[in-house]
Amino acid sequence: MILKNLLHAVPVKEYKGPLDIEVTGLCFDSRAIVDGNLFIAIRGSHTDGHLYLQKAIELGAIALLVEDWPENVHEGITYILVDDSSYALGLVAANFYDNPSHQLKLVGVTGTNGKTTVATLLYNLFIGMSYQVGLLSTVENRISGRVIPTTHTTLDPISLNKLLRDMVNEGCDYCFMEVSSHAVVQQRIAGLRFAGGIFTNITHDHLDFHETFDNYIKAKKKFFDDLDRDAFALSNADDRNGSVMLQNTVAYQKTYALKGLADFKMRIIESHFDGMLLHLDGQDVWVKLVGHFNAYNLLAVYGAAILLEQETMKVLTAISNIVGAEGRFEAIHSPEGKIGIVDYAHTPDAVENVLETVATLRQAGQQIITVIGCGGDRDKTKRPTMAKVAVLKSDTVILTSDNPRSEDPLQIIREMEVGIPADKRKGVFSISDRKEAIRAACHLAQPGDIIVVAGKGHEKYQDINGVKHHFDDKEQLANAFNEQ
Ligand SMILES: CC(=O)N[C@H]1[C@@H](OP(=O)(O)OP(=O)(O)OC[C@H]2O[C@@H](n3ccc(=O)[nH]c3=O)[C@H](O)[C@@H]2O)O[C@H](CO)[C@@H](O)[C@@H]1O[C@H](C)C(=O)N[C@@H](C)C(=O)N[C@H](CCC(=O)O)C(=O)O
Ligand SMILES: Nc1ncnc2c1ncn2[C@@H]1O[C@H](COP(=O)(O)OP(=O)(O)OP(=O)(O)O)[C@@H](O)[C@H]1O
Ligand SMILES: N[C@H](CCC[C@H](N)C(=O)O)C(=O)O
Ligand SMILES: [Mg+2]
Repeated sequence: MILKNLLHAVPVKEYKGPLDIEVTGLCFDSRAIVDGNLFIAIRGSHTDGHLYLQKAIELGAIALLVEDWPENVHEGITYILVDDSSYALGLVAANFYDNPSHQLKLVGVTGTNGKTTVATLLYNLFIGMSYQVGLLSTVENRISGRVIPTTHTTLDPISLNKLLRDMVNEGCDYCFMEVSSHAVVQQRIAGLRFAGGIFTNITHDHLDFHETFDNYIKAKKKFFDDLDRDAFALSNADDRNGSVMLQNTVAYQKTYALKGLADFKMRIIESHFDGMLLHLDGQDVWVKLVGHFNAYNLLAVYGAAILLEQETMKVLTAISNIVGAEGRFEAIHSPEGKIGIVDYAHTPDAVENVLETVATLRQAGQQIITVIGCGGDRDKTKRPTMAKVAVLKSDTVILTSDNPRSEDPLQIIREMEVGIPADKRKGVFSISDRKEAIRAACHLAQPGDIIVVAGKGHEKYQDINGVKHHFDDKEQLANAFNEQ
């Protein structure tokens, strides 16, 4: 594509060199440059792309997008100066792929918990209503059934726009995507046009990155602030920050709630281990999901489908058949009747919701045994709280390792232990080997007892010092059950 066309709508401050040159591709990592590329220099959390301009030129970059003029300006190279290269990257990526987000209906889901669940439910719902659909999620990306592995909850702008282009080319009418707060702050979604935005909830997470809860709220809110006038902004009115999300948006505002007043309302009539009976828009609907938090997720899905102008009866019928995302409240039964539940709860709120759900569904005498760890190189302040919630809502807790990444697993467990109330220490064990922790829980359990394995859900690896070792909670539970 011609460089000048790539810069459409980019606030360029100054430039040097020709703009009518053909660019072969975009790249923000000097190590991956190929001949004829435009290199975009990004200031990251570890290093600064501006340090690699020379390297990019050596590998064949013909144009550089920068926030500062370099000391040495090379003849024959075009330099483009902008205030914010991350923002510019979003726009050039969208231009390079011919703005695919304008050619389908893109709906973004943000919030601390429930993004993958809501995006996946919407994907499954619209597939169930016979549309061609795309999905961009933590678990995987999908183009009408075809699975494409992923690395992030929200990918970088080049990967995002490339996937959206593939979706458009393959005839997708809709795409449902997760919008992480990291992605908003790092401008990964700049240049995308959204048909709608959904807010699930906001509770404690990622304070390592955002530093304060207020900044974290602002990051989520910015997604709604940036929506277009003809997009919808659908917010959870029962969340204490649900109205904050809508404060400055020009999009048309809609709300959903189980408790308060809202445009979309729902009531839970019955709850069981295999599903719920819901009262929604005057109809009783049986769904296959469990837990009041999933009633919120389903209500957001229903509201979005109606705002996307789908017929009520068609939506209600399809909703009763849909299933959620992998590793979210997935049950495995042992031959003797022990129940294992694998869930991706990795925030205090999620742990509380899942254990609360299990507590309301269990029969007298059934014990709850929770196996839980916290990720390394992530928000440390949630560690004691997650442990405390687990201990208060379980009969027995085994503290273990999640993805330690570069940290010492034993140190993470020690930081979790700080949150355990003194009178609750009995019944709490620490076994850092996650496989052994799951085996111990299965061994301790009596028939009928419920083992909740929290934190890793769909993940198929354990990240130890940057090496991803195969690890699958469901597989470990099944193996442990079979050993008995
Ligand atoms: C903290 C964070 O979000 N980091 C992301 C960020 O990396 P970074 O800021 O560390 O980048 P950096 O290493 O400092 O490098 C700066 C720039 O120099 C470039 N560079 C670097 C070295 C070199 O030799 N040459 C070169 O050009 C890099 O390509 C980059 O453009 O930009 C990278 C490229 O897009 C991301 O892969 C990386 O995600 C890391 C792996 C990550 O773990 N991110 C997590 C925290 C994340 O984003 N999570 C959210 C979900 C959270 C949730 O809601 O649960 C997500 O959306 O996935
Ligand atoms: N609406 C909700 N409210 C509170 N907790 C929820 C909700 N939906 C799901 N959860 C809990 O949070 C966990 C993660 O759910 P999900 O993967 O949908 O969230 P996410 O927002 O995509 O997370 P991530 O930030 O890792 O992408 C679930 O396994 C469940 O325990
Ligand atoms: N998207 C989340 C996933 C957390 C999952 C948990 N297993 C962990 O490793 O902490 C994050 O990057 O914080
Ligand atoms: Mg997710």
